[in-house]
Amino acid sequence: MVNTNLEAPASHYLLTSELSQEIDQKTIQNIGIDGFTLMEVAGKSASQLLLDQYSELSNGLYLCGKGNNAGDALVLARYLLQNDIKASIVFISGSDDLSEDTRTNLQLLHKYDQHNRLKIYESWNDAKPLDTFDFVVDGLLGTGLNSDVRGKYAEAIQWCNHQQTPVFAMDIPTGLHADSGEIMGIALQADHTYSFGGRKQGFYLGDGPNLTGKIDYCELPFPNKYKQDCHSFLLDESWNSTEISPTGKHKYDSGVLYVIAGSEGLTGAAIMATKSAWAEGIGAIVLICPRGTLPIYEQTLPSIIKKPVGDRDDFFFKKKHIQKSLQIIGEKEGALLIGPGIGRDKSTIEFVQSILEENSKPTLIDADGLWCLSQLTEWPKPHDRNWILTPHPGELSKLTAENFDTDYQRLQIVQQISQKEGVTLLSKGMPGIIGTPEPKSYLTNYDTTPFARAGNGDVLAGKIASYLALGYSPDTSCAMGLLNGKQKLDHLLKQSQEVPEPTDFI
Ligand SMILES: NC(=O)C1=CN([C@@H]2O[C@H](COP(=O)(O)OP(=O)(O)OC[C@H]3O[C@@H](n4cnc5c(N)ncnc54)[C@H](O)[C@@H]3O)[C@@H](O)[C@H]2O)[C@H](O)CC1
Ligand SMILES: [K+]
Repeated sequence: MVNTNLEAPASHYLLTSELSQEIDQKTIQNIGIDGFTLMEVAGKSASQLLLDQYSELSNGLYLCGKGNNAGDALVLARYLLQNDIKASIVFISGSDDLSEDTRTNLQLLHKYDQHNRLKIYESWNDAKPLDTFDFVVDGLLGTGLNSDVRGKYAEAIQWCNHQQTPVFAMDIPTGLHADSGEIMGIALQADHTYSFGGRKQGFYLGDGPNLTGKIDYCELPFPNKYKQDCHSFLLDESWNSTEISPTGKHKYDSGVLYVIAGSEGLTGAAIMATKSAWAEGIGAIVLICPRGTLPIYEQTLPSIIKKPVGDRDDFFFKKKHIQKSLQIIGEKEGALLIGPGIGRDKSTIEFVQSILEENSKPTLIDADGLWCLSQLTEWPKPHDRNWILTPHPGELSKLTAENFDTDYQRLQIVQQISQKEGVTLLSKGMPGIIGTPEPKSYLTNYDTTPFARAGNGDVLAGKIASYLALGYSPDTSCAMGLLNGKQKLDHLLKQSQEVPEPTDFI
C-alpha cells in the first residue's frame, strides 16, 4: 500500500556525495562504529551478493585508487579469496599513500593469501599484460570523486569499458557524478553497482541509468535518523501499488471528480482524460464543457454526467462561463481536473485564472491549463497546497521560464517551484520527477519513452485526478498514477512488443 504520506523505505533514500560522507562521518564519530567496520560490512555485503549472482568466477582484476573506495574492493577481494577466487590488485596511483583503513585491508589481504592466489601491481603500467581474469572490480573512485577523471585513471577506465567480462562497481561507477548523474571526463560502464549505505541520486539522472548496470543496495549500520536530511527518493515498483477502493454504495460515496476540459477540435483530450478517470473506479464524474461541444460527449461519454456552460455557439471556455462553472464545482465534495484540450484562446486564460483563484478543491492542472497558468504574471495561490501540476519538459520550461539542459537542472527546478509555489509538481520525462512543497522529490527508474505519445498525458492526468478525488494526497496520487502506468506497460509488453496506444493504459 503506498502510504498516504508517501514515506520512502530506508533503502530508497537517494544520497548525494555530501550526505553520504556526512552520514559516514556521523556514524563513526557519534555512534562509534569505525570506518574500518563500515568498510568490512560494505565489502562483505558485496561479496555475498556477487557470489549469489555469479557462481563461476575464478580470477578477479581489482582496479584500485587510494581512498576508501579502494578499501571496499580489498575487503571484497579478501572474501572472494576465501572462496578460492584469485585476485590481481592494480593500484593505479601506487599504494604509498592509501587511506588508513585501505592500508589495513591491504595488509590483511596478504595474511589471508594462501597458495599465492594474490598478485599486487603498483601501477597500471606494471600490470600489463594483464593476467587472465573473468571479472573486474572498480575500486578506483567513489563519493570522493572531486574532479574530472584523467591520466592513468582515465586510461584504466577506457580499457575496462572495452572488456567483455562482467564489471562490478564499488559504491558508484567511477567517473559518474553521485549527485547529478553526469560523466566527469570519462566513466566506467558497470554491469553491476553495489551501492553502500544508500543509493546515489546520480544513478537515476543523466548518464546514471546507462552506466550503473543492475543496482544492489547494501545496507550499512547507519542510523535511519541520519538520513533525515535526504530530500530525494527512488520511486519504483517495489512500492506496493495501491488497490483503488471500489466505488462506494452510492455513486457519490467515493468522491466526485469535476473535469473542465475540451474545446473545438480538442474534445479527444477531454474524452481520454475522463474515460481514464472513470476506469479507476471513481464514484461520479462531472464534465463541465462549452455547450457547443456537448453533442460529442453525449455520444462518447454515456457514464459521465455532462454539465454544459454558455450557448450552443460556444466552443471554448470564456469569461462569461466562470460563475456557472464555479457554481457546478461547488455542488459536491471532490476534486477538479482542469486543462486537457481547453485550448489557448485569450478569454480561456481569464477563465482559468478565475477558476483557480475561486476554487478551493484539490486541483490537477494539466496541458493547456498549464499553458494558461504560464501566461499569468503571478500564479494564483493553491488552497492549502492541494494542487498538482503535470507538465511535460516543454511545459515545465514555459511554466518556469527556465531552460534546463540536464535532468539534474530539471530536478532542481522542480524542487524550487514545488516549494516556492506550494504545489506538487509531476515533471514527466526520463526520469519522472515528483516534487512536493516539503520539499521532497521522487525519481522513477524506468524507461518512460513508451508514454511519450500524444494522449498519454490526458490518460495520466485522468488517473491522478481520480485518486485525488478518492481522497489520496497529491504526492501519493502522482506516485500511484506513475506506478499504475508502469504496471500496465509491463502487462501490455508481455502480450505484444508494439508500443501501446494511450487508450491501452486506461
Ligand atoms: N559513505 C559510506 O557510507 C561509506 C563509504 N565507503 C567507501 O568510501 C568511498 C569514499 O571514500 P573516499 O576515501 O572519501 O574517496 P574515494 O575513495 O572515492 O576517492 C579517493 C581519493 O581519490 C582522489 N580523487 C578524487 N577525485 C579524483 C580524480 N578525478 N582523479 C584522481 N583522484 C581523485 C581524492 O583524493 C579522494 O580522496 C565511498 O565511495 C565508498 O566506496 C566506505 O568504505 C563504506 C561506507
Ligand atoms: K567505484
